[in-house]
Amino acid sequence: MKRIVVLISGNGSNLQAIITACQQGKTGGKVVAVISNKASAYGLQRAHEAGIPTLTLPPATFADRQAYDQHLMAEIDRFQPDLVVLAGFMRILSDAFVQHYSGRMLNVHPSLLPKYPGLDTHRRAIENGETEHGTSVHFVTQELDGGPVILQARVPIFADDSIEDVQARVQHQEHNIYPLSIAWFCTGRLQMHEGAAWLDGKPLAPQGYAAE
Ligand SMILES: Nc1nc2c(c(=O)[nH]1)N[C@@H](CN(C=O)c1ccc(C(=O)N[C@@H](CCC(=O)O)C(=O)O)cc1)CN2
Ligand SMILES: NCC(=O)N[C@@H]1O[C@H](COP(=O)([O-])[O-])[C@@H](O)[C@H]1O
Repeated sequence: MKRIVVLISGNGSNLQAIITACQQGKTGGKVVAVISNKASAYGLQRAHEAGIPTLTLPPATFADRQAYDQHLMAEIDRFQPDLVVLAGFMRILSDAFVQHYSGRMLNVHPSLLPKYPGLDTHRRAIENGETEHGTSVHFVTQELDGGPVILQARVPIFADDSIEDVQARVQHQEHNIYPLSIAWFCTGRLQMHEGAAWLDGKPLAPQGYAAE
């Protein structure tokens, strides 16, 4: 059973989907700890209800980003993870941190990368008149939201959509593709190799595998 540490900052709906999939035996992994940079994250409650150890590390108590990341690494490594999962973790990670977990750290980003890296993706897509949007699971690299894409799922944007409408449609897809990506990793089917995502011994296309 692979050991998974999940980093969050908020609601934790992706964390919940991952916990549920693991509990149902669908991933080959087990969430062994949940760590948040915000004490207010509802995801901490979700972890507690699932009997999973939690830790809160507020950045304000550290001198700078590097000091924070060094401490975060030490806390994560106490749980001896095979995989680190960013699930709405809203901090840019230092190069040292990313290097330490290279090839075994995933993120879910709310856009069809490489379109709309960064923040506020749903608002930007709506304001740009996009009629298609979506979400991407990728390996985390030093390039923000630039790591090899593993899985993408597409959703429509309708003319009268609010940001909340689009977010809900995107997150419904995230709750499918993130646990699937994690299962591929935990069962040895997915690796990062030579800067690309490989599935079953073959490199995936730059946009990853298109989920149905
Ligand atoms: N080195 C990397 N770090 C992170 C990556 C990555 O690919 N490489 N993915 C992000 C997740 N993310 C989007 O998917 C993201 C998270 C946070 C930010 C950001 O600008 N954060 C600000 C603070 C914003 C806030 O507190 O609301 C910051 O850290 O200064 C951009 C993209 C996770 N990290
Ligand atoms: N740039 C990172 C980013 O915006 N990530 C996004 O935060 C949300 C967290 O929701 P959750 O806390 O309910 O899982 C998710 O939709 C994820 O794609």
